[in-house]
Formats: sequence, C-alpha cells, structure tokens
Amino acid sequence: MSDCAIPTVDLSVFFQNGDEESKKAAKAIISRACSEYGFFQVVNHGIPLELMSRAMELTKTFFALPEEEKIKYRPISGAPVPAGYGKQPAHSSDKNEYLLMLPPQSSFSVLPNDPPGFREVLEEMFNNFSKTGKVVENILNDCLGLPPNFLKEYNDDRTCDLMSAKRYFPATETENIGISEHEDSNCVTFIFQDEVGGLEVLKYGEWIPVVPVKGTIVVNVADVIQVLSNSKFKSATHRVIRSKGRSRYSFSFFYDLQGDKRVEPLPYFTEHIGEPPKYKQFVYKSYQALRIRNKTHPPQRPEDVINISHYAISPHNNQVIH
Ligand SMILES: O=C(O)CCC(=O)C(=O)O
Ligand SMILES: [Fe+2]
Repeated sequence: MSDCAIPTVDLSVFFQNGDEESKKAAKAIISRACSEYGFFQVVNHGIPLELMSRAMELTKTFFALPEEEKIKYRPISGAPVPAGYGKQPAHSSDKNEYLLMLPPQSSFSVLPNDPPGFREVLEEMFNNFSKTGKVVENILNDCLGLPPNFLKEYNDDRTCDLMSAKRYFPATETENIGISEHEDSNCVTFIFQDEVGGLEVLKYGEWIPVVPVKGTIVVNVADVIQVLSNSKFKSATHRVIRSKGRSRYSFSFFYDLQGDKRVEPLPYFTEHIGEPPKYKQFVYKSYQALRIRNKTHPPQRPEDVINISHYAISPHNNQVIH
C-alpha cells in the first residue's frame, strides 16, 4: 500500500479564515482519519518551509559534532524534564540520539550554541509548532462537535509542550527498529521527517509507511485526545524503522497538557450524548510518571508496558481493567 492511504490536508483555509465550505471539506477528511487510525498530514501549516529546511540542516550538523561537544548540552540536574542532548541507553530498543527542548522561555532549557544560529532556529521552530498546534487543536475541537474553544480553554498552558530533534542510527544486519511500536501520551504530535523516511502507522492492522514529502508535517492524535473524546478519535499506533547505510533525522513536537489536569471522557460525550465512559478519570502527571517508568524500568514482558488501556473501563461490567 502507498502513502496516499494517509490523507494530506491543506490548512491554509484555517490560517486565512477561508470559506466555510473548504473548512468543512478539510474537517471531514480529518474526522475520518482521526476516528479510524489517528493520523493525517498537513501542508500550508503555517511553518515557513525555509525555516524547516534550515532546522533540518543545522540538526544534521549538530549531531555530526564529536560526542564530547554534544554532551556539553546534557540536561541540568533537577530539571522536570531531561531537556538537552541525550542518547538512548544501549539496552533500549529505541536507537537514536536526541535533543529535547522545553519552551524557549523555560529556565531549564538547554540549547546548543553550536552550530551558529541553531539555537535561534530551534526557538523559532518551537514557537511555530506551538501556533500550528493551537490551530489543529481547534480543528479537532470542531470535528468532535465540542462547544467552540472548549479544548483551547481546557488546555490553556503552553509551557508544558516539548520538541525533540532526533537522529536515528543506520540499521544493522540484524535489527532495524528506530522507535518501537507505541502511542504518544500527550494531546497531538507533529512530526517532520527528512527524506530518508521510516515513520510507519498502523492502519487496519497493516503498517503503512509515511513517505516523506518536503514541507509536509505529519499529525498524530495521542492518548489525551483519545480519552477526552471517549475513543471517538484514536491515538495513533506508530513506529520508526531505520534504513541501512543512512542516518535518519526528524523533529517531533508534542502538543501536551499541564500535569495537574484531570483527564476523562468529556461530559459532552458521557452526559450529553449518554455514552458509557470508556476510561476512568486520572491526573495526567500520574500517567506521565507511569510512562517514564516504562523507560527507566522496562518490564520483562512487553504486555506489562503501561499504556492508556491502564485506565480503560471494560464495556460489560464497568470494571477498570489493567
Ligand atoms: O521520529 C519520528 O518520526 C517519530 C518519533 C516518535 O514517534 C516519538 O518520538 O514519539
Ligand atoms: Fe511517537
């Protein structure tokens, strides 16, 4: 199957407040993709293409620096999130090195001065992704039939968002996983990959490669939206496969949620429409902690890795299933 299985939506109508018919058509495509597998691609998303190309170029230059240069940007101890340069531990099934970034104004932000101009470009990418995130969140709000600006008001703190630039090492003779199969825990993720590709999405039980198209950004619905929407929208299952002989670079922007927020199927679905809730309520930071534990203390059996089904309610007896 080809990448055309994943729809591409032109967002310009939402940035220019275009005509209602075009917005309706775009929303219909997004609603369908989100309710079936949680993935779509966007063009005219508001992020300047020259900025994206420059960010990718500087990212490649940064990761090509010697290890002793890169580790100068290791996270500050005591930071709430290990922002800065890091490399997956040898035992991890994920094979990449990364630069994790907090919002530019954060005091825990660690950004490289090398190569020159990289820091500014990263900050600009972050701010642009944040704007696109707000626009997409509002589109999802309308696609779900929620009252205008409901998600915007619920998720009003942009200091919790994260961006990461990653370099995946070339595949070896025996293994090619870059990031193993998962769903993201946040609200919505934006991915911008280089020409090597490797991102794959699970659609109707089949792994579909997302073939890179210059200037296109991949949007994937994540766990918080799945829970709020009472599973109307799916948190996309995805993974990264490495190519032989080439490193692969990508940017991910995690449009997230403040840790103290309570997450549960919205009353709009459970009370207004009367659907039985598919998840019990949880505090977002408890889930984040469990997800971090998956990484720091990987369970022996893959089925013990905690994901959003940890909070699922069985449809038959309203019991919480683990
Ligand atoms: O690098 C990519 O294309 C995707 C990365 C990803 O899925 C993640 O960081 O959660
Ligand atoms: Fe992911």
